[in-house]
Amino acid sequence: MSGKPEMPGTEDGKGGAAASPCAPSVGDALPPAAPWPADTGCTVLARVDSTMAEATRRLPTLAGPEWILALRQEAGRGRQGRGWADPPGNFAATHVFRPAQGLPERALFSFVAALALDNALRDLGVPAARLSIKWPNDVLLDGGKLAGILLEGAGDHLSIGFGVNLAHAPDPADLVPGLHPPVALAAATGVRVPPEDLLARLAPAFARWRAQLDDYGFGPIRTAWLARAARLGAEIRARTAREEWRGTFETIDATGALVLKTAQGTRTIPAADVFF
Ligand SMILES: O=C(O)CCCC[C@@H]1SC[C@@H]2NC(=O)N[C@@H]21
Repeated sequence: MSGKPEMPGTEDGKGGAAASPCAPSVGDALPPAAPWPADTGCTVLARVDSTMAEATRRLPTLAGPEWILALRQEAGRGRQGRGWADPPGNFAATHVFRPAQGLPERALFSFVAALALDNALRDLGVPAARLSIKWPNDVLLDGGKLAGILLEGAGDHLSIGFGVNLAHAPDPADLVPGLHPPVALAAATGVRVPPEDLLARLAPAFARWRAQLDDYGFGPIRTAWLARAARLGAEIRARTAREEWRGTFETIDATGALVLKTAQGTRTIPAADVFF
């Protein structure tokens, strides 16, 4: 299949069908989106608890890779068991697929996903210089958190959830204190992007970076990610459940782990929350 997918399973909660969100927008002032990835399905839900939960429910009947976009998400999940607040107009989608990579390499999809989202936002007219990526996969706009990405494994499948503050930043009262401050695309840039338009750019971008990983390994992705990294060479803090380190963000290693030069020596940190 090339170009547009077959009519995806668009659901409005009442069994009605709507126009495909998987096709590029028509009449857009921007260059057209790249073709929708071959053999990849797409479902748009009017509302859902969490697109991650929905991906898990659909696993037994999945015919191939699938994108699930929700126009309203009422119980969004964030990293480390946190919730994810999702005001109307924001982007909430999960891509579920069966990676060729084994379990240890699946964390590399964090970087694939962040690069794809960065590309998709740039395609939609967000200036590259205002975007950056906070290790491992938060997409920042002017240094504020624009988007979060969540990876969950289920058997031989991987679900990657993307939450993007397209229209609104969440109410600070809904956030865990001390987290990176959120920002909304519309307020910060005046760029208004319907969730369906972001999906039309994100899905092909993800497919391109995924093919890079499959064909060439992590090397090119690591290089591209480092070119977009926030605070590379600067001081950051990395916090796990038990420890916090402060040091210079030197690089990421061949497994994607954060390499931090601290006063006590170089630390290689596979998973943590990063603060500036
Ligand atoms: O904590 C983070 O930074 C990750 C947030 C991921 C949120 C997205 S929204 C779409 C998908 N569905 C969920 O329930 N969570 C992810």
